[in-house]
Amino acid sequence: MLATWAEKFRPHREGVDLPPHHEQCLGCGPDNPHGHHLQVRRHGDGVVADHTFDNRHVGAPGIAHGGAVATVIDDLYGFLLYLVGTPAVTRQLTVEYRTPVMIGVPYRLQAQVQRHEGRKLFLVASIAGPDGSVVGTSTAVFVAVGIDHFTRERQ
Ligand SMILES: CCCCCCCCCCCCCCCC(=O)SCCNC(=O)CCNC(=O)[C@H](O)C(C)(C)COP(=O)(O)OP(=O)(O)OC[C@H]1O[C@@H](n2cnc3c(N)ncnc32)[C@H](O)[C@@H]1OP(=O)(O)O
Repeated sequence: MLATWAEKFRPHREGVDLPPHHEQCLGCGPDNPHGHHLQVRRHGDGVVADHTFDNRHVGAPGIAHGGAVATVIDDLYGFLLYLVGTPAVTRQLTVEYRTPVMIGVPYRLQAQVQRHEGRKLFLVASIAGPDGSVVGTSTAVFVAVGIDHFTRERQ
């Protein structure tokens, strides 16, 4: 997995689907039956995804669970790392839910790097409905880590 992860940090062409983080990733892994199967492409300096929440991710009837929305946004940020060129992990994630995200409605999610500060990456994202109206926004702080972050033994 280490080798295939390293291969993801290369130039990616505009508009082409980016590779999933790994096959079982909750956000984008194609082999995770509970996952969101997010498909993300590079868009300029940022990333974009068209995504429809389904009944596996329902909260209140007809409305996507807020945690599911946060999961997808967090995972979307993970694709910016391919462009930045370093592994990093979420230290802080905020989501502002302006209006409900509905099940079965196609949304467009966009994310980009606002600024770098040492190991810190300040990220922003938005989610918009079919008419272009923004239903949610997000900010995140990711901290760059070495690959040992993922291999180190922890209790
Ligand atoms: C075999 C496997 C292969 C690899 C396979 C990889 C698979 C990869 C899948 C990826 C998928 C992606 C999907 C989504 C991304 C997740 O889901 S990541 C998972 C969730 N996140 C985590 O588990 C992270 C848990 N937290 C940590 O491990 C540690 O806190 C961190 C993030 C590594 C940082 O710890 P640290 O290195 O001790 O850093 P620390 O000194 O505490 O803070 C670093 C800096 O950030 C600043 N900071 C901290 N908090 C804040 C804040 N809220 N605001 C501003 N600044 C802050 C500090 O002040 C400090 O600043 P400087 O002093 O450096 O200027």
